[in-house]
Amino acid sequence: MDETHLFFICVLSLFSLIYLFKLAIHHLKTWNTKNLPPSPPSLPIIGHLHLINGPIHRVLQHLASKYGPIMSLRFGTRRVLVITSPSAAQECFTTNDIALANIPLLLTGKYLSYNCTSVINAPYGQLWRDLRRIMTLELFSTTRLKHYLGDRQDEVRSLIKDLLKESFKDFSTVEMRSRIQGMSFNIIMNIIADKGFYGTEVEDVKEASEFKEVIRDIFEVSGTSNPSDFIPFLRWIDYQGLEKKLLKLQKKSDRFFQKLIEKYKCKRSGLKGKAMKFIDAMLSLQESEPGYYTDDVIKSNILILLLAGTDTSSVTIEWALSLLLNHPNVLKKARVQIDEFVGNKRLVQETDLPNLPYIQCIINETLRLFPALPLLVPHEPSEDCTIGGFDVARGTMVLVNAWAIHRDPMVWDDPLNFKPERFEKVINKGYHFIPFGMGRRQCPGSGLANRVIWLVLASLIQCFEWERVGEELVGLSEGKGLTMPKDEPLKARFKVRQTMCDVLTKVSEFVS
Ligand code: HEM
Repeated sequence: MDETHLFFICVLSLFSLIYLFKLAIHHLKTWNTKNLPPSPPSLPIIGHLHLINGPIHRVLQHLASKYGPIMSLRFGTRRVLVITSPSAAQECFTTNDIALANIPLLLTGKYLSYNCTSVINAPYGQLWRDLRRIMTLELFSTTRLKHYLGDRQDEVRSLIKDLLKESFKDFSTVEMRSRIQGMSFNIIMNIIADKGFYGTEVEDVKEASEFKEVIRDIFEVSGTSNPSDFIPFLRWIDYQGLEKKLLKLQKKSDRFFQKLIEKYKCKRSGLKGKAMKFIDAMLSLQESEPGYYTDDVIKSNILILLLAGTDTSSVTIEWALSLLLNHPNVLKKARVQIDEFVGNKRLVQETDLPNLPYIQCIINETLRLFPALPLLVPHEPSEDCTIGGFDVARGTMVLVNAWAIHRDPMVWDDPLNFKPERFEKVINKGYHFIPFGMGRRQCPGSGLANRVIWLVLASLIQCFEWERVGEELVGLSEGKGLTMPKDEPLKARFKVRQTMCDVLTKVSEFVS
């Protein structure tokens, strides 16, 4: 590089710095005259990051009790707005729904969602609308949910059959987490690509173990917080080597899902007229618009369905079972309802759902106390807006603490206790109960999730007797992860109910 070049670059950098500095001063001046939400004292550079020294939903609840239900924080260079009241949540998802329909760009999104081309992190615009419409039509509409009913039922029966293999005359102990997770993955992979990678009936063992490895790594990386999302300087030096790790993982996962697509493309020609899976729908669209529905967009959305649709349901099932073990009266009441309506001559099935409302109350109460995504998904205003009379700048990260709203004594009677009966009264819970979010980005998979969780719980309650491993209650502390899991995998004691022996003998013959 010659001297003139160097001089030119120095002058340009100086002017850029002066411009950025002026812009920052102007911004500060403008925003100092605004009505900003209360905020705790902060530290230079890191802002309030040092305060996050435990499960984030708990820390934010504690801070909100001091600074109010609309509170402003700073995580490094990023402004954060924390919402902890139903009325402010309502304002976010009604008056400000369009302004807040964007999702902040985070490093994991960039690498694992092929530059934010998945429905969960695509910017609010045409691609997001198209993906959301395709998913609603192909996965979540009442017709499609009915279409996939057999797949769900088969997976739940496999779970029952698996448990039968380990049940003897007396109680035996079983670890439930891995079984429930495997079943959830199979259900989602079945509707995506007609594949199941867990259990004893896997077709291609090598492919299954590759899948499990990729998924384990992705969940691990997605579940860890990444300081360089908030302090850009750390990104330049690749603090903790996360970016390198993400790049490696992206390549590994890309290889796996590209192979899956290629295999499906070959298989597809022989499937004409047969049951359509999600991947079929995407590949059909690709035929007419190859530049828009690229392989990357397809892979990105397969991955996001696996991330959004598996652990969320399986952690909820695990929490629900744990709560039932701690509340045998609730378990008994649910069983009485099943026995009265379904009896013991057949297995409970999804079509019984409207006649067994108490199990839905158990699910709602579980989601109230242990929402799988306690802070929903972060939103980001695309323009300046106001919430609860406070000014909120464009680009702020908005976190809605659903976990804290669900436990607010001003909103819920006896909020810390597990009482499914509270959902028996048909009252509009509105923005008091938001485990699936609200507004245009609310969870499109809630219908599917409710059906799966319902069928699993109903089947486990109908077929087996359940009790705790010891005298003490099952621990209900939350652990770390992308969703909010129990810290310890659930272990329980179970045995086949005498009255169900005949039906279960047929099930085990049928499924094997
Ligand atoms: C208990 C189970 C589940 C819970 C608690 C849950 C919760 C949520 C929440 C809180 C959001 C964010 C809403 C917002 O931005 O305000 C979300 C988004 C989403 N969920 Fe779920 N979810 C569950 C199951 C599922 C399932 C089974 C699927 C699909 C198979 C799914 C697919 C999605 C997708 C694609 C989005 C992104 C929607 C968008 O940005 O337009 N979820 N979910």
